[in-house]
Amino acid sequence: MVRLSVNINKIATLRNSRGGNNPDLIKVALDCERFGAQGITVHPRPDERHIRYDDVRVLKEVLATEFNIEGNSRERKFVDLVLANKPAQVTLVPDELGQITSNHGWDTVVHQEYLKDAIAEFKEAGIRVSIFVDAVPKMVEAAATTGTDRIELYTENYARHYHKGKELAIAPYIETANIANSAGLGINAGHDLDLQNLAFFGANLPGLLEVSIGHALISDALYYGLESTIKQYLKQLN
Ligand SMILES: CC(=O)[C@@H](O)[C@H](O)COP(=O)(O)O
Ligand SMILES: NCC(=O)COP(=O)(O)O
Repeated sequence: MVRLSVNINKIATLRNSRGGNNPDLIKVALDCERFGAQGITVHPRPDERHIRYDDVRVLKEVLATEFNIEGNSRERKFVDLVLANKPAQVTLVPDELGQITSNHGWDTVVHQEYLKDAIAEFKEAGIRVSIFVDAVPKMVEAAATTGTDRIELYTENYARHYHKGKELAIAPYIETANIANSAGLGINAGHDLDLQNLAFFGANLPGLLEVSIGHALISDALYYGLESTIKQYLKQLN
């Protein structure tokens, strides 16, 4: 079974736009769980433009499902936040300051030594580690030497090319998933997955354990409502 982790960044974006507490991020997270989501993902960014560091502390107290915190481990503030709150999983993403959204995976060849150290610190604290990578064989091969438990395949390219030819779009992902599986790495995936492209990805990616989905899912919820939307996403995965 592929698990669905709902990324609630966009709920925080909406809340922050008016300065109050509407929508209530914590209530939405709990409702996502109640509607069947198997995890909650947040990606606090240094400017706290959506998820605030305080949100992470509250979420850690109340969530019953898998808590996944994504972010840039080069920010010491982020590392300290994760170590203090001990989520089930941390996903390391090589964001640049001021990026609109995540737009590339780690260069695991160039940053191999850095990643080994960063990953060891989280693992010593008992936190499962995943690292965000492009579907490029040498990046996944080098990821396997860093000590990470999992990789998260960055799926924007798959999503962008899906409608032009889904077999071609998924091919590099299958190739890299096979490498990850042989190396004993768990596989997560995320970015721009949606109700159109998810089922094919879930059915054809060998060893896929978890997807984290935010932008499209929250957008769909405007039309279908949150409960129906989450159930529709879960249906794509089963
Ligand atoms: C790591 C990743 O794939 C991103 O999708 C991210 O979690 C979304 O971040 P934003 O919500 O800030 O665009
Ligand atoms: N890790 C990917 C994620 O959490 C959500 O990405 P998106 O669905 O907002 O593109």
